Amino acid sequence: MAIVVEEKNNKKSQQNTVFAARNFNLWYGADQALKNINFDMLENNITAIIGPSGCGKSTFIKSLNRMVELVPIVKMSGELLYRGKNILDSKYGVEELRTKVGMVFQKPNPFPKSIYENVAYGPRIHGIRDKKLLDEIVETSLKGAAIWEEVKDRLNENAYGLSGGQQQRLCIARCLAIEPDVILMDEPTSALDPISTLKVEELVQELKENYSIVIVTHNMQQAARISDKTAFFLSGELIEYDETSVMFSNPTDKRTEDYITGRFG
Ligand SMILES: Nc1ncnc2c1ncn2[C@@H]1O[C@H](COP(=O)(O)OP(=O)(O)OP(=O)(O)O)[C@@H](O)[C@H]1O
Repeated sequence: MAIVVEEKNNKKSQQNTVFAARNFNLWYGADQALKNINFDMLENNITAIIGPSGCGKSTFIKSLNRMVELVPIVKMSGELLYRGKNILDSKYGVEELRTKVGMVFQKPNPFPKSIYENVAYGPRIHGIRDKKLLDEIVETSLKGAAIWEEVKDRLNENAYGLSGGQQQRLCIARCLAIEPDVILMDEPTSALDPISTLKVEELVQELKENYSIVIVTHNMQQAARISDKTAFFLSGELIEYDETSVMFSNPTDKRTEDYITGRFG
C-alpha cells in the first residue's frame, strides 16, 4: 500500500507502508493493553512511539515481531499487516518475520562471546559458513553501525569489554547482519550516557536511508530530533499520529499537547 506524502516543497511523493495496524487490540488476560490501534508506518521513515509509562508502547512494538506472544496470557484481535500480509495469521511464519524485522532493546544485550561472534551469529544460524563471506558481513555490519573503527583491532575480544554505548552499537550491527527490512528499537538509548545517546541517534538517522525504523522513546526531545512521524499513545489508545513537526508544534488533541508540554507523564 502506498501513501501520498506532502513534502516540504509541496512535491507529492509516494511512500510505501511497511507496517499497518488495523483495529488492533491486545489483552494480557482480562486487561486490555491496546485498544483499536490504527496507523501506517512508512518505508525509510523513523516512526516514534511516545507516551507515558504503561501506555502500551513496548507492548505495541513487541507485537510487530510477535515477541509479545512469549507472554502466555496474551490475546490479540484485528490485523497487523507487514508489507500487506497479516502477521497475526496462524499461517504466517514467525521465523521468517524475524529475519525481516530486527529488534534492538533498551539495555544492550550482547552475547558473552567475541565482538566478531556476536555479529556472525545470525548469519551462521541462517546457514552461512564461508569464512570470507562471514568476515565481509561482520565488517559491513560493524561499519553500518558506526563502530568498525573502534573495534576493528579487537574483533576477538569479548563484547562485554565494550562500553555501554559501544555494546548498543554492536547490538545494532548484530541486527544489521541479518539484513532486516525493518528495525524495531525499544528505548535504545535509555541506558546510555548523553554522548553515546547522540552517537546512536546519529546512527539511527543514517540507517533510515536503507531501513524502516520504529522506535519507542520516553524522551520527547529525542522523538522531536530524529523521527519523521510520531504516534502518541495513552492508556492503550492511539491518541494522535502525524508528522513529527506537526505533533510537536501544532497537535490536534489537547491530551497530546498536555503530554508534550510536560503537563503529565
Ligand atoms: N507481561 C505482562 N503481563 C501482564 N501485563 C503486562 C505485561 N507487560 C505489560 N503489561 C501491562 O500492559 C500495559 C502496557 O505496558 P507496556 O510495558 O507496554 O507500557 P509502556 O508504555 O511500554 O511502559 P514503559 O514506558 O513504562 O516501559 C501496562 O498496564 C502493563 O502493566
